[in-house]
Amino acid sequence: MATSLTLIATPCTDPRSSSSFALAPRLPPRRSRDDILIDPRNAAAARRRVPVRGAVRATTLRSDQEPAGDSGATTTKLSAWTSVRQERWEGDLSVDGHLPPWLNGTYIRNGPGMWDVGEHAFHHLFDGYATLVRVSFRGGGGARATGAHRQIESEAYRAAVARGRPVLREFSHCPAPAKSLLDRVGDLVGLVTGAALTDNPNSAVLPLGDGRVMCLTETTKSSVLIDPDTLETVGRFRYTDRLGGMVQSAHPIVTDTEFLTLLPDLVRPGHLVVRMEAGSNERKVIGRVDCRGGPSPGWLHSFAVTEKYVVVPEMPLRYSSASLLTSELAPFYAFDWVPASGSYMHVMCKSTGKTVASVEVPPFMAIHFINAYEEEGDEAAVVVDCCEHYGDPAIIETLVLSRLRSLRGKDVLPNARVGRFRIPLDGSPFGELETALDPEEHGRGMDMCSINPARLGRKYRYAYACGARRPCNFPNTLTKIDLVEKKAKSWHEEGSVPSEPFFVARPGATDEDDGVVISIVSSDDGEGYALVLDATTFEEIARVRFPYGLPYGFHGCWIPATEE
Ligand SMILES: CC1=C(/C=C/C(C)=C/C=C/C(C)=C/C=C/C=C(C)/C=C/C=O)C(C)(C)CCC1
Ligand SMILES: [Fe+2]
Repeated sequence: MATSLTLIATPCTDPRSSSSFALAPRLPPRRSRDDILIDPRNAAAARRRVPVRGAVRATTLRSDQEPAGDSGATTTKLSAWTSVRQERWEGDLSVDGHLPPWLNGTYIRNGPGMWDVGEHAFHHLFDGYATLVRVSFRGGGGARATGAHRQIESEAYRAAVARGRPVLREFSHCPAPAKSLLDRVGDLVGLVTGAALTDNPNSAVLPLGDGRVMCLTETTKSSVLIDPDTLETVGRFRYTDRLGGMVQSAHPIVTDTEFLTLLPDLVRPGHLVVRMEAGSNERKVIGRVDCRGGPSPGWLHSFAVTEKYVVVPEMPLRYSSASLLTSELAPFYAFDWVPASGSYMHVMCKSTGKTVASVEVPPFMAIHFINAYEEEGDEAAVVVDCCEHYGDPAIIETLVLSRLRSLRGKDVLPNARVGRFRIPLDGSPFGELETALDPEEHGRGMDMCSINPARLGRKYRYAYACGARRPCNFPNTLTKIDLVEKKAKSWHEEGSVPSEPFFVARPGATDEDDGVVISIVSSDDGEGYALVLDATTFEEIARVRFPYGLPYGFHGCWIPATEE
């Protein structure tokens, strides 16, 4: 069987777009039922799976190792867990519904859209090579938008395509050890220096305050710059400081003026809290937080800030130094679950770098933090909200691709809630963790959150996240959480998988929920579209359709159009 992923340029003369073309990987012949030809020139045909003359030959890359699954898995055309069929595409998109006239700018979403390379099929959702999806809205409420998708050309992706297998370590994949002694020495050097780790930036996409756009994941080397119009990979973001560090938070907090992030110290367990000014490539240390538990820092995918403070979480899912040094998987891939090591929250003052609170909290498991704010008065405290998985790391195993593909319709999504920490600032040793609203409001599913960025670090009322309509094996609703009324409103469509609901404010708005929420949906019948919801009513206002189904993705961003 042909297994190479050699890239071949294939002209694609889309009559709707002069600049449209595709680079189609040369793919192995299909092994399963829905061998299809997708031609972006004919959206309807693509949706009906009708072969089109002269179309770009493209194949759904799907794992042979996929379990047989239940009826849901075998009958669906859902593209959420299926590798993107072409390396890139761009063209016009049709709009069903009425876009608000003020919606003028570009939404970009990042995520792991390619899980197969050569004969190799990745095991876990987090492994896939980064795929960007763009939807550009032209303002004026027109019935057209333009769209694109494109692979990020990381070293990990390029090497995998060239060799027909992954070469660098991904989340759940460690390359086989070398056979010769000399090559084994090379492997060891790669492990110690971090050269063996992935730079596949498949988590977040962030417009920096200076106009550059960064994509990244957990390894420091994964920070890359992309062109938001062409989605082209501009190149690696080179930090000019000497802070080094192999890993970083995948969710730096970026404003017009700065970029704040955390660098875990795996040798002397702790975190450096660092700031980089807009326009600079140099991170400067604000301060250091020592971990209270061990043997290594808690996994820190994201964190939270208030106006004055940076909140550093320390949960019992900890980086596995052994796994990193031996290139062998730990019980949770790169992490160990060490409940006896305790759970803590640390609060650092942004201006002095001093840790003003370090409290023990009930056990927690949170990948995504929602927001945080200060409460003043006699009982001064920092309140921190997160998508909390009841102190259970089971969500990591839920996101194994074979389970996502085969367990659709089964009620196997672990429960989650909006966890609200209260961290006292009076020197008390303990903090509290409570449930912010009845989790039944959002079907006991809760992850992939956004807020109105104007409320970052301030008291706020609304969060948008993916919730659950059970039975389900993955969050399948878009949910608006009202943290004051303790109520939720949801959008749901049977069999569809929506990604993170991303809030975009109406220019000039003063109400916190005055704007729209954008999410990319992979539907049960194989379609892919950007869904636009009115953020106030949470009613659907438009669908912006791609001519093919899209893979699931993680996080989005909004880049307003500049005045011409
Ligand atoms: C941290 C190390 C590594 C890399 C880790 C990576 C790539 C982690 C990626 C985490 C992601 C993408 C998390 C996404 C979460 C999404 C959720 C919870 C979705 C929920 C749905 O509703 C290695 C490179 C493996 C080794 C060094 C350490
Ligand atoms: Fe994330």
